[in-house]
Amino acid sequence: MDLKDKVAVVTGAAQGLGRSFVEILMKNGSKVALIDVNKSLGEELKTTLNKEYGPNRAEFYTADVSSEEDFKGVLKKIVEQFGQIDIMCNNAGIINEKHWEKTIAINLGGVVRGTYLALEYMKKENGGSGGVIVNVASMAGLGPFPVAPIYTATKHGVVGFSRAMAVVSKLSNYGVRINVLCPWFVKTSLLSLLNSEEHTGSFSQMKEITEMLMESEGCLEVDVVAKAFLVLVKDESKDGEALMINPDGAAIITFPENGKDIPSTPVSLE
Ligand SMILES: NC(=O)c1ccc[n+]([C@@H]2O[C@H](COP(=O)([O-])OP(=O)(O)OC[C@H]3O[C@@H](n4cnc5c(N)ncnc54)[C@H](O)[C@@H]3O)[C@@H](O)[C@H]2O)c1
Ligand SMILES: CCCCC/C=C\C=C\[C@H](O)C/C=C\C/C=C\CCCC(=O)O
Repeated sequence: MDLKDKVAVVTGAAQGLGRSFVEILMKNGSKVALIDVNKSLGEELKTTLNKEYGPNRAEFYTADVSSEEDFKGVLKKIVEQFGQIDIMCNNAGIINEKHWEKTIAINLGGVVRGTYLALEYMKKENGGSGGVIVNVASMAGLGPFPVAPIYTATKHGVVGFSRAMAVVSKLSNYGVRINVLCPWFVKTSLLSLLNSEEHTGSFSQMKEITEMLMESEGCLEVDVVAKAFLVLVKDESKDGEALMINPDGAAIITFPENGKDIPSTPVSLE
């Protein structure tokens, strides 16, 4: 996929991984609509980007992805301003095990909402030009992350939802590829929450396990994860894929198909 003048939308765009996705998209020629709840950081980033890539290449919109009204409203404004959506990245996410309903509303609810709303503009049956949606999960979407069971549940949800929607999109000829990205620990502000009981809630005693994992395996830099993100956006053979990125490199996950070949151990019912 040639990204020149394509219109991309990134949620949670003001910092961390979202910012790195915005930057790699713009370096490759896209115009980008940034969505975030952090208005001051978002506006500042937009100004920096327009200085670097030319006027009106980036625009910032304040919205909370867990609010239908906010999210619907900004996507409408984005399409009015940029004409269409070619690339949607549902990246916004938090870790908060204490206020776990909020974590579900943002991490899973925001991805579901962002996918459904973007498809309305992107799918060919509605006059859209197709394109690609990349949802951001985590390796915690593939296995347990003991300090954060609710976070783990939301990320498993994002993986399952994205895979199912990719099948829907193919069978319905939406012309939209849907992929999911599963990064290992990345050096962003999220990592500092490990020392916050307000965020780890009942599971702060699991902190040492997380520290050991990070020390033994290491943490990724944002720009490495951005390169993996770009593969899912640009490579048109990536359609319904889950891409894992960890310190050993990037790899497409192979899932068992149709309930067959699931690694399993028979159990006697006698
Ligand atoms: N950092 C990691 O180790 C890591 C690893 C795997 C996956 N992830 C995932 O990557 C995504 C980005 O994480 P990050 O590490 O860059 O975090 P971050 O905290 O650095 O950035 C997250 C951004 O999302 C915004 N945001 C939060 N709630 C929002 C909401 N309701 N609506 C709109 N914007 C909102 C924040 O203001 C912030 O700018 C998350 O989904 C996270 O789960 C992170
Ligand atoms: C509450 C404090 C959390 C501190 C860490 C911050 C952010 C990390 C988020 C990542 O999404 C976690 C990424 C990878 C580790 C998760 C699970 C490991 C097990 C995976 C497996 O079994 O394959």
